[in-house]
Amino acid sequence: MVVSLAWTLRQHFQGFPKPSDFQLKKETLPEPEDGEVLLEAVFLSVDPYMRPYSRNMMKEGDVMIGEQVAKVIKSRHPSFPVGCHVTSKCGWRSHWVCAGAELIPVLPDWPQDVSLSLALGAIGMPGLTALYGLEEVCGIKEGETLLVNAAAGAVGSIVGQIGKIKGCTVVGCAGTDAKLAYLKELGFDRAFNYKTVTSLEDALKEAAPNGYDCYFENVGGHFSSAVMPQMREFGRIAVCGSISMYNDTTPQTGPYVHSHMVFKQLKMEGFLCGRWKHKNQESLRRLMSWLTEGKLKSCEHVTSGFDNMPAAFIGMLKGDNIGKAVVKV
Ligand SMILES: NC(=O)C1=CN([C@@H]2O[C@H](COP(=O)(O)OP(=O)(O)OC[C@H]3O[C@@H](n4cnc5c(N)ncnc54)[C@H](OP(=O)(O)O)[C@@H]3O)[C@@H](O)[C@H]2O)C=CC1
Ligand SMILES: CCCCCCCCC/C=C/C=O
Repeated sequence: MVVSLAWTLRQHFQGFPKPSDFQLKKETLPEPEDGEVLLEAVFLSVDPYMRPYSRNMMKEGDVMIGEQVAKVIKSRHPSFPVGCHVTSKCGWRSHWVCAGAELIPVLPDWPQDVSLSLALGAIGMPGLTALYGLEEVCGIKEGETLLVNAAAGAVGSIVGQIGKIKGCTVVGCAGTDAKLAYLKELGFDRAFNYKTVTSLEDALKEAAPNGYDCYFENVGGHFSSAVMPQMREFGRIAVCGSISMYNDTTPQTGPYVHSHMVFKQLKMEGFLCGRWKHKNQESLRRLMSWLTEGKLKSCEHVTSGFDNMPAAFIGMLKGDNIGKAVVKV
């Protein structure tokens, strides 16, 4: 029998999450039955969606939701032998017993020199989100000008690089000068620190005087309001997230976007990456090819120790991470 550690939501977040909102518990797991495996977490993901989803999907006392890369350490499933690696949505747990049907194997032929943690980042959900937002929602085309915010993060850093692969001019915004230096390394054409510019409107204008064809929206709120007047006619906006609003206790209000939407004939569409899951295998292979060809770079902010899951999550929401925030057990 294995005793698993699990981080639970002690109480629903009020405003910005704090360490006392979480509680570490022990669970005794049963032996795997036919068709089941015992998993041991290797890398766990901390993501912004956990903040809004905790309110809708969880009740107090539940184990925190989330995805991990895990190693099979006992198996009664022929497709998942001991030693293989899988991704599992079993939450913030050190171990778990589950049916093989609930697991996704990591891509076959995963290169030895590529960390398996990327299955939670560039070659996982955030990479797919970037790809689908640009291809399926924006319908991005060569020569266009693309804007992305939270640009040095897990999704944004891949968005900008795919924009460059597709022959676009890419503008990124981020919240520290170290992040701006990273965006330059990745090949972004222009980048600015939205926290230190004197006027967001002027900074957006200076970065792309002729405006933006595509806007990959990760932040929402005031930032979004400032971008709308600077969209070009027939511009497309992929609404991926709105992290600046996730911790609000009082809802933010306008300015409202309608006149820009009408007179510039804009298309604005929210999306969840799971909509195109039928394309995931082909898309993950494409992302992996770009990575191994050196066209796509990945950076991770790795926190060590399962004990530090809450700190890693809070740090990611604060903006401590460059690239994908993960925890290594
Ligand atoms: N629709 C979908 O299917 C998916 C949506 N998402 C969304 O994509 C977005 C990015 O996620 P992800 O790449 O994983 O996260 P990141 O790795 O980008 O981490 C979050 C970043 O958000 C920025 N941030 C935090 N608070 C604010 C704020 N108040 N204003 C502006 N920026 C802020 C910080 O960067 P900085 O220093 O630049 O402020 C921080 O580093 C999120 O909105 C998320 O919810 C993610 C995955 C799937
Ligand atoms: C328990 C793991 C659930 C994984 C869900 C991933 C959903 C990503 C959609 C994100 C939306 C906003 O951030």
